[in-house]
Amino acid sequence: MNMEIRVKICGLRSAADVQVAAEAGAVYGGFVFFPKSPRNLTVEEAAPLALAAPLGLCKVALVVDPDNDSLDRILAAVPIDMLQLHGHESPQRVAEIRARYGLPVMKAVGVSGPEDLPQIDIYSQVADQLLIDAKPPKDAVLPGGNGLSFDWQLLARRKYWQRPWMLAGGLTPDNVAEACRMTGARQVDVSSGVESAPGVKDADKIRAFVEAARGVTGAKGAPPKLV
Ligand SMILES: O=C(O)c1ccccc1N[C@@H]1O[C@H](COP(=O)(O)O)[C@@H](O)[C@H]1O
Repeated sequence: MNMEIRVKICGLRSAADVQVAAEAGAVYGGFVFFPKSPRNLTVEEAAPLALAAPLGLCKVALVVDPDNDSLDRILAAVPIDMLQLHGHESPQRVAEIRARYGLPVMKAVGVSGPEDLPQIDIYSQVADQLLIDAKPPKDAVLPGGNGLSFDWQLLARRKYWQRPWMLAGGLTPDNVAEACRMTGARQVDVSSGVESAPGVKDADKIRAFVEAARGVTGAKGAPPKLV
């Protein structure tokens, strides 16, 4: 039996990217608001893309340790459905952002070894969803979007968390099915694995990724409820 795997394509930078992701069957589309990223968008660039996005695509704003002013600016102009916090936001800050903006919040947790797993439980108390990503190298410019994966066996023993979660980090059309089988992930997020160069999405890779995720077989039951 095929599993329903929900896909998020992150780092959409053009109307064509948004269209291709939605038509391929992605459920989430991510817009990056982080100037150091090759996928960064200004508020002015993101607004028309989000406004033109097909109904049904959950529009996610990826932010890194944002202050309220920057969130105010993004959310005043861009119709966003979910916030992805990808920095060092504390559990208290996650709860504060969630309460202040009334939007579902997905908190990224970086994993490189078993010592990182308790963070997932901690953030489960305050976030609507978790994004389990590879921990970036110490000298990395980006806290994510580096195309690096982590040892999926770390999740193989513990496939269930209190909140819906997405697997991220170094996923590609070639490895996404194996990653889902090994970890039990029902949602996946990809950025560099569907690009031809940093920040340049590749339509064929997007389609191949969604197709590969669709081919995952094995698990029973419905995927997590959309928040
Ligand atoms: O994509 C970015 O540029 C980015 C910048 C800052 C924080 C996170 C970022 N991307 C997220 O990182 C993971 C993994 O990406 P990849 O597939 O390994 O390239 C994913 O969740 C992106 O949303």
